[in-house]
Amino acid sequence: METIAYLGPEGTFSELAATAFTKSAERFPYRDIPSCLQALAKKEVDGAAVPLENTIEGSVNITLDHLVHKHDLPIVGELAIPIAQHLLVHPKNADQCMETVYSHPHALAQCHDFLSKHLADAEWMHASSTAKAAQEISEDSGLKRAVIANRLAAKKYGLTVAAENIHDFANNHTRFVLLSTRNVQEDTLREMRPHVNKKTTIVVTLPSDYSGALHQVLSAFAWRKLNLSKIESRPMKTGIGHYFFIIDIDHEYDDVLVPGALEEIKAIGCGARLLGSYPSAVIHEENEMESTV
Ligand SMILES: O=C(O)C(=O)C[C@]1(C(=O)O)C=C[C@@H](O)C=C1
Repeated sequence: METIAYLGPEGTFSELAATAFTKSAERFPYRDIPSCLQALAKKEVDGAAVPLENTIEGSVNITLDHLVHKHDLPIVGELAIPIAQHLLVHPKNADQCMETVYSHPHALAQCHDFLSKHLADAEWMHASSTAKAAQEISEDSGLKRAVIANRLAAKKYGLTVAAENIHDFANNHTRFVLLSTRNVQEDTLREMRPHVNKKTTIVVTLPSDYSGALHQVLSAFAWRKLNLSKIESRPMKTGIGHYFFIIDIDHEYDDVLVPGALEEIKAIGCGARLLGSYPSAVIHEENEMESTV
Protein backbone atom coordinates (compact mmCIF):
# COMPACT_ATOMS: atom_id res chain seq x y z
CA MET A 1 0.00 0.00 0.00
CA GLU A 2 1.52 3.32 -1.04
CA THR A 3 -1.07 5.93 -0.02
CA ILE A 4 -3.57 6.03 2.83
CA ALA A 5 -6.42 8.46 3.64
CA TYR A 6 -7.29 9.48 7.20
CA LEU A 7 -9.43 12.04 9.03
CA GLY A 8 -7.20 15.12 9.21
CA PRO A 9 -5.51 17.42 9.81
CA GLU A 10 -2.20 15.96 11.02
CA GLY A 11 -2.28 14.84 14.65
CA THR A 12 -5.62 13.00 14.85
CA PHE A 13 -6.06 9.57 16.41
CA SER A 14 -6.90 8.45 12.88
CA GLU A 15 -3.40 9.48 11.77
CA LEU A 16 -1.92 7.48 14.67
CA ALA A 17 -3.98 4.47 13.53
CA ALA A 18 -2.98 4.93 9.86
CA THR A 19 0.70 4.96 10.92
CA ALA A 20 0.22 1.88 13.09
CA PHE A 21 -1.35 0.04 10.12
CA THR A 22 1.47 0.90 7.76
CA LYS A 23 4.50 3.07 8.31
CA SER A 24 5.58 2.94 4.68
CA ALA A 25 2.45 4.46 3.06
CA GLU A 26 2.21 8.19 2.40
CA ARG A 27 -0.61 9.64 4.53
CA PHE A 28 -3.24 12.01 3.11
CA PRO A 29 -5.56 13.95 5.47
CA TYR A 30 -9.23 14.45 4.52
CA ARG A 31 -11.80 16.76 6.14
CA ASP A 32 -14.21 14.01 7.25
CA ILE A 33 -14.74 10.22 7.24
CA PRO A 34 -17.03 10.15 4.15
CA SER A 35 -14.32 12.03 2.19
CA CYS A 36 -11.75 9.37 3.18
CA LEU A 37 -14.07 6.64 1.86
CA GLN A 38 -14.88 8.63 -1.27
CA ALA A 39 -11.16 9.16 -1.97
CA LEU A 40 -10.60 5.40 -1.78
CA ALA A 41 -13.65 4.67 -3.96
CA LYS A 42 -12.33 7.15 -6.55
CA LYS A 43 -8.87 5.51 -6.32
CA GLU A 44 -7.17 8.77 -5.21
CA VAL A 45 -5.54 6.59 -2.51
CA ASP A 46 -4.87 2.84 -2.06
CA GLY A 47 -6.26 2.61 1.47
CA ALA A 48 -8.21 4.41 4.20
CA ALA A 49 -7.93 4.09 7.99
CA VAL A 50 -11.25 4.98 9.65
CA PRO A 51 -12.66 4.60 13.21
CA LEU A 52 -15.40 2.00 13.71
CA GLU A 53 -16.02 1.68 17.46
CA ASN A 54 -14.94 3.18 20.78
CA THR A 55 -14.98 1.53 24.20
CA ILE A 56 -16.87 4.43 25.82
CA GLU A 57 -18.93 5.84 22.97
CA GLY A 58 -19.78 2.69 20.99
CA SER A 59 -20.04 2.55 17.21
CA VAL A 60 -18.93 5.32 14.87
CA ASN A 61 -22.22 5.39 12.98
CA ILE A 62 -21.01 7.52 10.09
CA THR A 63 -18.37 4.90 9.20
CA LEU A 64 -20.79 1.96 9.54
CA ASP A 65 -23.54 3.63 7.53
CA HIS A 66 -21.29 4.74 4.69
CA LEU A 67 -19.68 1.29 4.46
CA VAL A 68 -23.09 -0.34 4.26
CA HIS A 69 -25.14 2.15 2.22
CA LYS A 70 -22.71 4.00 -0.02
CA HIS A 71 -19.68 1.88 -0.85
CA ASP A 72 -18.37 -1.57 -1.50
CA LEU A 73 -14.94 -1.18 0.10
CA PRO A 74 -13.47 -4.29 1.74
CA ILE A 75 -12.07 -4.26 5.27
CA VAL A 76 -8.53 -5.69 5.08
CA GLY A 77 -7.31 -5.11 8.66
CA GLU A 78 -8.40 -3.97 12.12
CA LEU A 79 -6.46 -2.37 14.94
CA ALA A 80 -7.70 -1.21 18.35
CA ILE A 81 -5.52 1.59 19.71
CA PRO A 82 -5.43 3.26 23.15
CA ILE A 83 -7.12 6.68 23.27
CA ALA A 84 -5.61 9.04 25.85
CA GLN A 85 -7.39 12.38 25.89
CA HIS A 86 -5.71 15.50 27.27
CA LEU A 87 -6.92 19.07 27.85
CA LEU A 88 -4.74 21.42 25.79
CA VAL A 89 -4.49 25.21 25.78
CA HIS A 90 -2.55 27.85 23.88
CA PRO A 91 0.68 28.51 25.86
CA LYS A 92 -0.37 32.17 26.27
CA ASN A 93 -3.58 31.00 27.97
CA ALA A 94 -2.01 28.53 30.41
CA ASP A 95 -3.32 30.39 33.49
CA GLN A 96 -6.54 31.71 31.99
CA CYS A 97 -10.10 30.60 32.61
CA MET A 98 -11.46 28.99 29.44
CA GLU A 99 -14.84 29.99 28.00
CA THR A 100 -15.11 27.10 25.56
CA VAL A 101 -13.97 23.47 25.26
CA TYR A 102 -13.59 22.45 21.65
CA SER A 103 -13.16 18.94 20.16
CA HIS A 104 -14.57 16.07 18.11
CA PRO A 105 -17.98 15.05 19.57
CA HIS A 106 -16.64 11.57 20.49
CA ALA A 107 -13.71 13.07 22.37
CA LEU A 108 -16.05 15.41 24.31
CA ALA A 109 -18.30 12.44 25.13
CA GLN A 110 -15.34 10.34 26.30
CA CYS A 111 -14.49 13.10 28.84
CA HIS A 112 -18.01 13.94 30.02
CA ASP A 113 -17.34 13.37 33.75
CA PHE A 114 -14.21 15.53 33.66
CA LEU A 115 -16.01 18.33 31.79
CA SER A 116 -19.01 18.22 34.15
CA LYS A 117 -16.71 18.49 37.15
CA HIS A 118 -14.14 21.04 35.97
CA LEU A 119 -15.60 22.94 33.02
CA ALA A 120 -19.35 22.86 33.61
CA ASP A 121 -19.75 26.58 32.85
CA ALA A 122 -17.79 26.48 29.60
CA GLU A 123 -19.47 25.99 26.24
CA TRP A 124 -18.73 22.52 24.78
CA MET A 125 -18.25 22.96 21.08
CA HIS A 126 -17.90 20.40 18.26
CA ALA A 127 -14.99 20.30 15.82
CA SER A 128 -14.52 17.99 12.82
CA SER A 129 -11.61 16.26 14.60
CA THR A 130 -9.50 16.57 17.74
CA ALA A 131 -6.51 17.85 15.73
CA LYS A 132 -8.66 20.36 13.81
CA ALA A 133 -9.65 21.89 17.16
CA ALA A 134 -5.97 21.95 18.23
CA GLN A 135 -4.88 23.56 14.95
CA GLU A 136 -7.54 26.28 15.21
CA ILE A 137 -6.69 27.33 18.78
CA SER A 138 -2.96 27.33 18.00
CA GLU A 139 -3.63 30.01 15.38
CA ASP A 140 -5.48 32.41 17.73
CA SER A 141 -4.67 32.83 21.42
CA GLY A 142 -7.55 35.33 21.70
CA LEU A 143 -10.09 32.50 21.41
CA LYS A 144 -9.98 31.48 25.14
CA ARG A 145 -10.66 27.91 24.13
CA ALA A 146 -9.32 24.67 25.57
CA VAL A 147 -9.28 21.62 23.32
CA ILE A 148 -9.40 17.90 23.95
CA ALA A 149 -6.84 16.07 21.82
CA ASN A 150 -3.85 13.73 22.02
CA ARG A 151 -0.18 14.35 22.83
CA LEU A 152 0.75 14.25 19.15
CA ALA A 153 -1.55 17.21 18.44
CA ALA A 154 -0.09 19.08 21.46
CA LYS A 155 3.41 18.69 19.97
CA LYS A 156 2.38 19.41 16.38
CA TYR A 157 0.52 22.61 17.22
CA GLY A 158 2.72 23.83 20.13
CA LEU A 159 0.00 23.60 22.81
CA THR A 160 0.37 23.19 26.57
CA VAL A 161 -1.10 20.15 28.35
CA ALA A 162 -3.34 21.64 31.08
CA ALA A 163 -4.73 18.26 32.30
CA GLU A 164 -3.66 14.73 31.37
CA ASN A 165 -5.69 11.57 30.78
CA ILE A 166 -9.10 13.17 31.25
CA HIS A 167 -11.13 10.36 29.60
CA ASP A 168 -13.78 8.90 31.93
CA PHE A 169 -12.73 5.25 31.77
CA ALA A 170 -9.14 4.02 31.90
CA ASN A 171 -9.49 1.36 29.21
CA ASN A 172 -10.36 3.77 26.39
CA HIS A 173 -9.70 2.16 22.99
CA THR A 174 -10.97 2.83 19.48
CA ARG A 175 -11.15 0.13 16.79
CA PHE A 176 -9.97 1.37 13.42
CA VAL A 177 -10.40 -0.53 10.17
CA LEU A 178 -8.12 -0.42 7.17
CA LEU A 179 -10.06 -0.45 3.91
CA SER A 180 -8.52 -1.19 0.56
CA THR A 181 -9.52 -2.40 -2.85
CA ARG A 182 -6.04 -3.91 -3.22
CA ASN A 183 -5.19 -7.31 -1.89
CA VAL A 184 -2.96 -6.12 0.96
CA GLN A 185 -3.89 -8.67 3.58
CA GLU A 186 -0.53 -10.41 3.71
CA ASP A 187 1.36 -7.08 3.98
CA THR A 188 -0.85 -5.79 6.77
CA LEU A 189 -0.54 -9.09 8.61
CA ARG A 190 3.23 -8.87 8.54
CA GLU A 191 3.26 -5.23 9.61
CA MET A 192 0.71 -5.69 12.38
CA ARG A 193 1.27 -6.79 15.95
CA PRO A 194 2.19 -10.34 16.99
CA HIS A 195 -1.19 -11.15 18.55
CA VAL A 196 -3.26 -11.22 15.42
CA ASN A 197 -6.70 -12.86 15.26
CA LYS A 198 -8.75 -13.44 12.14
CA LYS A 199 -12.22 -11.91 11.91
CA THR A 200 -15.01 -11.70 9.35
CA THR A 201 -17.63 -8.94 9.24
CA ILE A 202 -20.97 -9.35 7.46
CA VAL A 203 -24.16 -7.34 6.99
CA VAL A 204 -27.45 -9.23 7.30
CA THR A 205 -30.90 -8.02 6.30
CA LEU A 206 -34.06 -9.87 7.32
CA PRO A 207 -36.74 -10.53 4.66
CA SER A 208 -39.58 -9.25 6.86
CA ASP A 209 -40.34 -8.78 10.51
CA TYR A 210 -41.45 -12.30 11.55
CA SER A 211 -40.98 -14.03 14.89
CA GLY A 212 -37.73 -15.95 15.24
CA ALA A 213 -36.03 -14.46 12.13
CA LEU A 214 -32.95 -13.27 14.01
CA HIS A 215 -32.91 -16.50 16.04
CA GLN A 216 -32.71 -18.48 12.78
CA VAL A 217 -29.80 -16.30 11.58
CA LEU A 218 -27.92 -16.75 14.86
CA SER A 219 -28.46 -20.52 14.87
CA ALA A 220 -26.53 -20.78 11.56
CA PHE A 221 -23.46 -19.64 13.57
CA ALA A 222 -24.32 -21.41 16.83
CA TRP A 223 -24.39 -25.01 15.59
CA ARG A 224 -21.15 -24.43 13.64
CA LYS A 225 -19.59 -23.16 16.92
CA LEU A 226 -18.68 -19.86 15.24
CA ASN A 227 -18.24 -17.27 17.98
CA LEU A 228 -19.71 -13.80 17.32
CA SER A 229 -17.85 -10.88 18.92
CA LYS A 230 -20.39 -8.22 17.95
CA ILE A 231 -23.92 -7.89 16.69
CA GLU A 232 -25.49 -4.49 16.20
CA SER A 233 -28.62 -3.28 14.47
CA ARG A 234 -28.69 -0.04 12.49
CA PRO A 235 -31.60 1.57 10.65
CA MET A 236 -32.00 0.70 6.96
CA LYS A 237 -33.16 4.33 6.49
CA THR A 238 -36.21 3.06 4.60
CA GLY A 239 -38.74 3.34 7.44
CA ILE A 240 -39.21 2.97 11.19
CA GLY A 241 -38.61 -0.65 12.25
CA HIS A 242 -36.40 -1.57 9.26
CA TYR A 243 -32.94 -2.63 10.37
CA PHE A 244 -29.81 -4.30 9.14
CA PHE A 245 -27.41 -6.20 11.38
CA ILE A 246 -23.64 -5.90 11.42
CA ILE A 247 -22.15 -9.17 12.66
CA ASP A 248 -18.49 -9.78 13.57
CA ILE A 249 -17.46 -13.44 13.48
CA ASP A 250 -14.30 -14.55 15.31
CA HIS A 251 -13.19 -16.68 12.38
CA GLU A 252 -11.59 -16.19 8.98
CA TYR A 253 -13.58 -16.66 5.79
CA ASP A 254 -12.54 -20.29 5.35
CA ASP A 255 -13.68 -22.85 2.74
CA VAL A 256 -16.47 -24.44 4.75
CA LEU A 257 -17.80 -22.92 7.97
CA VAL A 258 -18.35 -19.21 7.25
CA PRO A 259 -19.48 -19.68 3.60
CA GLY A 260 -21.80 -22.46 4.84
CA ALA A 261 -23.35 -20.15 7.44
CA LEU A 262 -23.86 -17.38 4.84
CA GLU A 263 -25.49 -19.83 2.38
CA GLU A 264 -27.83 -21.04 5.14
CA ILE A 265 -28.79 -17.45 6.01
CA LYS A 266 -29.52 -16.73 2.34
CA ALA A 267 -31.52 -19.98 2.03
CA ILE A 268 -33.96 -18.74 4.72
CA GLY A 269 -34.55 -15.59 2.66
CA CYS A 270 -32.16 -13.13 4.37
CA GLY A 271 -29.61 -10.89 2.65
CA ALA A 272 -25.98 -11.50 3.62
CA ARG A 273 -23.06 -9.38 2.41
CA LEU A 274 -19.39 -9.79 3.26
CA LEU A 275 -17.67 -6.57 4.41
CA GLY A 276 -14.32 -8.27 4.86
CA SER A 277 -12.28 -11.05 6.39
CA TYR A 278 -9.15 -9.66 7.97
CA PRO A 279 -6.43 -9.79 10.64
CA SER A 280 -7.29 -8.00 13.89
CA ALA A 281 -4.90 -6.78 16.60
CA VAL A 282 -4.92 -4.64 19.76
CA ILE A 283 -2.31 -2.15 20.92
CA HIS A 284 -2.78 -2.02 24.69
CA GLU A 285 -0.53 0.82 25.85
CA GLU A 286 0.09 4.35 24.51
CA ASN A 287 3.89 3.84 24.64
CA GLU A 288 3.57 1.02 22.06
CA MET A 289 2.35 3.57 19.49
CA GLU A 290 4.72 5.14 16.96
CA SER A 291 4.79 8.92 17.18
CA THR A 292 4.40 10.72 13.85
CA VAL A 293 6.14 13.94 14.92
O1 LIG B 1 -10.70 13.33 16.01
C1 LIG B 1 -9.85 12.40 15.92
O2 LIG B 1 -8.70 12.52 16.34
C2 LIG B 1 -10.27 11.15 15.27
O3 LIG B 1 -9.41 10.45 14.76
C3 LIG B 1 -11.73 10.74 15.32
C4 LIG B 1 -12.10 9.91 16.55
C5 LIG B 1 -13.56 9.30 16.40
O4 LIG B 1 -14.17 9.37 15.35
O5 LIG B 1 -14.00 8.70 17.40
C6 LIG B 1 -11.18 8.77 16.67
C7 LIG B 1 -10.80 8.27 17.87
C8 LIG B 1 -11.29 8.84 19.15
O6 LIG B 1 -12.34 7.98 19.59
C9 LIG B 1 -11.82 10.22 19.00
C10 LIG B 1 -12.12 10.73 17.77
